[in-house]
Amino acid sequence: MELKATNISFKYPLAKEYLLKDINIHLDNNKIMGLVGDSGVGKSTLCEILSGYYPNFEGSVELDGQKLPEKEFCPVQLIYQHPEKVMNPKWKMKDVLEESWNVDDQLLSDFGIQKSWFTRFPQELSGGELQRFSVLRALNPKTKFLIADEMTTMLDAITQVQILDAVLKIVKQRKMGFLLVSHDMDLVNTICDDVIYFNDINGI
Ligand SMILES: Nc1ncnc2c1ncn2[C@@H]1O[C@H](COP(=O)(O)OP(=O)(O)OP(=O)(O)O)[C@@H](O)[C@H]1O
Repeated sequence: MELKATNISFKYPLAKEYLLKDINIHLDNNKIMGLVGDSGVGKSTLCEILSGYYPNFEGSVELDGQKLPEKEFCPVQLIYQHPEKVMNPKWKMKDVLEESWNVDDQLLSDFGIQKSWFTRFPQELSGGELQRFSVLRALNPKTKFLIADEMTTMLDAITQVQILDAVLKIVKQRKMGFLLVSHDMDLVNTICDDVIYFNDINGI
């Protein structure tokens, strides 16, 4: 499983300057990679590009030599830092989750999700409870590469470990690629085999 970004450059439509310039990264599923960098440098934007969220960027993103599909399910899934931004507030949590896939009871338990939450709307859950749904949504069986953008910031220390362990177990079982974006260097050093420093790859 190879996720390859070549000469990525990107500017937000109303911005005067490029945020990302000539970024090249090559990730595979042999190593768990970390991405670190100061706040606001463009890590989340790069993650969104790598997971097919923005079609309008310069350069290319390929998974195993194939461009990411624009209309079908994207095999590179992003766990967002702010899950509430990407959940329809009018959908109950059962529908939010099942729009992606049907999860069995064991996985719900591994991720600490209570079935009683299924009938609630996103705004009726805490940030940490919501994040568990967002993580499980991204773990659709068709996902080949997972990017976690500050996914544990809404969780307390014990829940962080529980959720990350559950994610890493699945990543290893399914031989998925995994990129962890975090400001927490202890976490990155514990989990990742190698670290990419954002300033080293951005040609700005
Ligand atoms: N939709 C948008 N339109 C315009 N500018 C944006 C948009 N989203 C983000 N930005 C700007 O792009 C820059 C990079 O944001 P981004 O969220 O990618 O950084 P980041 O490195 O992930 O930051 P953090 O570590 O704080 O999450 C910031 O200056 C931000 O204000």
